[in-house]
Amino acid sequence: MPGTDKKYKRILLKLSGEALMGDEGFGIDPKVLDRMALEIGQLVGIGIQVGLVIGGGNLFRGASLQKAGLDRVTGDHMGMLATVMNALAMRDALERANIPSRVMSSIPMSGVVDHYDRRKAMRALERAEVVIFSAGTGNPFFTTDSAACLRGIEVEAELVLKATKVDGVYTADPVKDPSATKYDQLSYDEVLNKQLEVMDLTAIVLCRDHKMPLRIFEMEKQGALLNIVNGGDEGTLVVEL
Ligand SMILES: Nc1ncnc2c1ncn2[C@@H]1O[C@H](COP(=O)(O)OP(=O)(O)O)[C@@H](O)[C@H]1O
Ligand SMILES: O=c1ccn([C@@H]2O[C@H](COP(=O)(O)OP(=O)(O)O)[C@@H](O)[C@H]2O)c(=O)[nH]1
Repeated sequence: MPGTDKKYKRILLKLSGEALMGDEGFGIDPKVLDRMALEIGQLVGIGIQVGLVIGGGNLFRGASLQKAGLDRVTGDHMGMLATVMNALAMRDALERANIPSRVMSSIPMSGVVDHYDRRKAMRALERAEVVIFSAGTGNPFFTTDSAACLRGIEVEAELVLKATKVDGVYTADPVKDPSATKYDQLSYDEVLNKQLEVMDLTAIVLCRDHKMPLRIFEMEKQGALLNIVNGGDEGTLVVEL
């Protein structure tokens, strides 16, 4: 039976906010949410515990708001609140697909979502609930990539997965440089030394210091997630070499 030889028990999946907007220029495309819910449901169905971190780039980014004249910290607060909205939309899609889930926020938001609590999160994961960690790290000047690595390490996930628009880590940004070539595997230090900007450096350093394997893969590719948890070679693996 496909999926029975799964390699991981608990993973942390990071979805970029931009990916949620699908073909729209802003906001959330419910079709994308439904497809992601289905793919996440397949993992839950074969007994894999799934933590989720969702970005906010489809709504607000602190750095962009700063360029438009806002105070950076205010902009980062807006960005973190945007991730809570995305998390609520994802929970809604998971619920519609009958997949048990809960949202936790690094910023207390009583009456809307639970405040992040590591022990509660781990217990929920053990009960096969998808736990969506929202509001990033709760601090300005960080990104949701760092939040994903941080929460992944905290809840003892075995792998952090970054689902993004490109199908792995390249020698240069493949969107800007069509001659860039893809790595199948590379070390944390290679990503740092070569300044490969697929993920922010804080996130890479966190993973390196805690030996957390990281896989970057294409969100649009159907079945990629299931293939990865079954030990398949999608995208690029960043590990200690
Ligand atoms: N060396 C690289 N390999 C792969 N992607 C890269 C690289 N450098 C920059 N990128 C860019 O990083 C993006 C992935 O980051 P992501 O966080 O999903 O996007 P964003 O920062 O726009 O939300 C890709 O869309 C790609 O264009
Ligand atoms: O710990 C965090 C995580 C996120 N953000 C803010 O939230 C925005 C949205 O997150 P991100 O850019 O990581 O989203 P993604 O690119 O994944 O959609 C960021 O630009 C920051 O302004 C923050 O201040 N602290």
